[in-house]
Amino acid sequence: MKKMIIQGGNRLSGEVTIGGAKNSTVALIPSAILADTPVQFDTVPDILDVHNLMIILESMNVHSSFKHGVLDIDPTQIIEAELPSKAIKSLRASYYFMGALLGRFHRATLTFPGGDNIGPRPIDQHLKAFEALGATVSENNGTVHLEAPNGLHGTRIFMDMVSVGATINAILAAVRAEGVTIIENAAREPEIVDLATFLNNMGAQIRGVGTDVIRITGVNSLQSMNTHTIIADRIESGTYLSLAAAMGDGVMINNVIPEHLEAYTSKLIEMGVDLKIDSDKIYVPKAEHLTAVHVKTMPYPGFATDLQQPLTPLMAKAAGVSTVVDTIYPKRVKHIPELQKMGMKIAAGDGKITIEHTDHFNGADVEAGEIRAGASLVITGLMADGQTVIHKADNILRGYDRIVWKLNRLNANVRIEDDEQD
Ligand SMILES: CC(=O)N[C@H]1[C@@H](OP(=O)(O)OP(=O)(O)OC[C@H]2O[C@@H](n3ccc(=O)[nH]c3=O)[C@H](O)[C@@H]2O)O[C@H](CO)[C@@H](O)[C@@H]1O
Ligand SMILES: C=C(OP(=O)(O)O)C(=O)O
Repeated sequence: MKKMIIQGGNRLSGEVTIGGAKNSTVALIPSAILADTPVQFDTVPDILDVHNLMIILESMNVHSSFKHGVLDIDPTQIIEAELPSKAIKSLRASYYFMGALLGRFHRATLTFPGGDNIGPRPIDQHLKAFEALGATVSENNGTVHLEAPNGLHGTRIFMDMVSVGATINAILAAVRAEGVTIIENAAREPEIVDLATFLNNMGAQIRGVGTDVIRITGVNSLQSMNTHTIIADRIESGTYLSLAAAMGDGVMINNVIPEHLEAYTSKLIEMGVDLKIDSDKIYVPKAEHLTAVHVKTMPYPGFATDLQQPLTPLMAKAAGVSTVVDTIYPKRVKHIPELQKMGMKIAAGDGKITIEHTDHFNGADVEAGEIRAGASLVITGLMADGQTVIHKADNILRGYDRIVWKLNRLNANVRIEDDEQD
């Protein structure tokens, strides 16, 4: 494991460019095995999840290479093989190989995925979708075995709750199935639209993505003709917006899709941050006299659960008491004891998190229990006096593209080292 060391107190300024969306990328890479040709992705974030997905691809004889943000994947020599459980467990999105392998081979065997430890994360809706499409599902000792000896057949799938992962897995399994699949109560996240754009450009027939009813007509073959450029990461964008408002003297954030961030930017504006929103960039001036806000996380287009923790340090700067209710992951509270060590007046109770105005933060030895808890520690570490050491920093590197380089270019003082503590 790595640790991140931050010398706090530096004011930030300059420009930062947002990378491709983690949650698109981690679906696009498994989806590549559905293609009958090599595929290429551009603006791929340099994050641990990508490197672990490449290890999983390699185990199936799918060669990939990643250089300067361009990822080439050649699935034409794919073989069925046992997948490396360490890599599978290193991230959440490895479960997309369930849908993709089922689509490609009509069978798949995988251990349960890992990913952020943010409370219970069942996959019953994924399995329900696979069964509806004609697969049998068996579980044994943490391994899931899926098999559709008679192929997959289009059907109507009603999701009991809005799930990004289950919607994507149903698309992956249905895209080469026979006939028409209709997914109702589908998730509407932009990353799902991005995946469907990639698949449709290869000949898939997916309609209605971005609404809660998706209609997929199965096709026999998917062939890539061009490079797919991944959409900007709205969660990375929101993280830099928060840290720029917290510690910036004027920061330009480039490669942003403002429409994907409206629930978030409207909260920043409500707090008193005078954002200058352009078509693909947002300027954050020095922010003063912030007021408290109340946030409730919701599926897209609501306020993203992945942005509640990155907003927390800014809430602590505001006058009054801010609150967060996370309706998606009510147990997403790993940041709280760590932020308390840094002096933040933050507490959880009665199903909500309260954040009181805090004048002063002190550097401390803390632990990134998950990626966005880690983001809140990074921002608070930048605001704090003295040195902050964030252990388990791999959880941050899972999903933040070249974060040390990006922060230091903004005049932060951050480095990564191996952690002897592990
Ligand atoms: C790789 C990726 O894209 N990760 C994102 C994805 O995770 P992920 O796809 O795992 O999250 P879901 O949208 O599936 O989860 C939403 C809610 O549904 C529940 N649920 C989900 C599936 C299921 O079969 N049964 C069930 O009960 C979950 O416990 C959760 O309470 O969406 C989350 C919610 O926006 C984000 O925090 C993650 O960053
Ligand atoms: C929860 C997250 O990721 P994952 O689903 O990949 O664990 C996240 O990105 O905040």
